[in-house]
Amino acid sequence: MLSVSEAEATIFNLVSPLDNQQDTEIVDLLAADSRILASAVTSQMHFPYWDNSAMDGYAVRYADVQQATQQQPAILEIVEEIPAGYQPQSTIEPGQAARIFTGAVLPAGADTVVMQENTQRQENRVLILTAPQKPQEFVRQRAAYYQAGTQLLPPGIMLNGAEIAVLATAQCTQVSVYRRPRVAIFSTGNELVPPKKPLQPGQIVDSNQYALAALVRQSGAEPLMLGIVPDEPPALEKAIAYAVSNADIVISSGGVSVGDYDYVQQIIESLKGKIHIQAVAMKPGKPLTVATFRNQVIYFGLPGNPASALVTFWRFVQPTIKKVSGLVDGWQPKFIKAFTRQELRSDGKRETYFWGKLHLQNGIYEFQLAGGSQSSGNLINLAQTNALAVMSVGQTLISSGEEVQVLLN
Ligand SMILES: Nc1nc2c(c(=O)[nH]1)N[C@H]1C(S)=C(S)[C@@H](COP(=O)(O)OP(=O)(O)OC[C@H]3O[C@@H](n4cnc5c(N)ncnc54)[C@H](O)[C@@H]3O)O[C@H]1N2
Ligand code: MOO
Ligand SMILES: [Mg+2]
Repeated sequence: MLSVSEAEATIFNLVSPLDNQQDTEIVDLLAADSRILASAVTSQMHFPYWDNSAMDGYAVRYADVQQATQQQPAILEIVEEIPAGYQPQSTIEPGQAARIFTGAVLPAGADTVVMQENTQRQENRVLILTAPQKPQEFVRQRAAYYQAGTQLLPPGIMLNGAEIAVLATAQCTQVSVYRRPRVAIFSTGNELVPPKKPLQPGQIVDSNQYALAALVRQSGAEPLMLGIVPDEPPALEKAIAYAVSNADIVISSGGVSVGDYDYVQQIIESLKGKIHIQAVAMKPGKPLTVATFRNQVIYFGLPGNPASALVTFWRFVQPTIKKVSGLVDGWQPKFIKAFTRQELRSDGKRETYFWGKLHLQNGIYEFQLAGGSQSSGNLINLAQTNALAVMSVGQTLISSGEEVQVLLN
């Protein structure tokens, strides 16, 4: 049985990002939100596009105003008014100034802006009452923030509000992003029925497929829901064969333990899949099965118990999807330290994951254990959790108020 860290290393080594040439699509800027940029973006424009004013005030020549004081103001003749969006017509000569507003183009000849609070207007003249601190004050210089032709955005980043603003500024109205990874999902079990169907004795609702589809979508991928597959080898073989030919990642739940109806590993082998992981020393999630097909499609056989399926998804599948999606940084699982509000107990045999809610209390993270049973068969108290506290192998107790590692879901 692998340790969790060995399993993690094995899985993350097996997966590589989608191809940055073939696995891409062009989307409109407004549809690019949360997508992963496939190729670097450069612009032929500087930013700012041209020298412009950072203040409402007067565009001046620094040499004219550097000695100005309240008692001995510099007196300048106003030769032009320059609102934002207007191309200045005149050149500022010694002794002259232009009225200017925030964002307006700096006229030729001027090198400094004096904010209007430091001036006094007298008809066609302006009195500069305070000298600027330095030349160029309140001028946003052309190309100060970005030089045309250099890299504006690197590939492999997620496009959020700020990146979309940058793309808009560079007039990139269409962008090349990675296509969403396709994730096939199916549930195995003769006892399972879809949520709409009335239950016969012994049946249960297939909740895993719904949970996994939502989590897959939240991870930025496209779920391909293949339904419920009975615990029968021919049906399972058909489902797995279809899934591996139609997806980048396959997730099944159930059928990976040692019971007489647990056929998943056997069928993977009969389809020439390579099994890399058969069990992991974690609780819940011990029978997690990981395989690859034709060395590129990765198969996760998640345990059927609802908590086991979700915990193994958060721990291993979610980072895998993000890595496959092309993200260069930030696909890895995120752990933080928190103080547990309740004591946590385990038998110390497997790395144990407790579900609960992370609270930010006066700047300190606190972990609130979900009330009720922390059994892998219980899915009810998984609702409204957002984190998993982790207890290492060999550790049996973390007292309340002590520090614990917490995985963010
Ligand atoms: N003798 C042993 N028995 C079990 C072991 C073991 O080591 N020795 N491991 C236990 C652990 S740990 C887990 S976890 C489960 C994993 O079982 P499977 O992955 O084979 O899953 P199933 O047997 O098919 O189902 C387990 C459980 O989960 C319910 N289930 C299944 N699919 C769904 C679904 N889509 N939605 C909701 N609930 C589902 C199913 O009805 C069972 O109750 O094995 C232990 N046994
Ligand atoms: O590992 Mo199982 O997931 O403990 O119930
Ligand atoms: Mg079983």
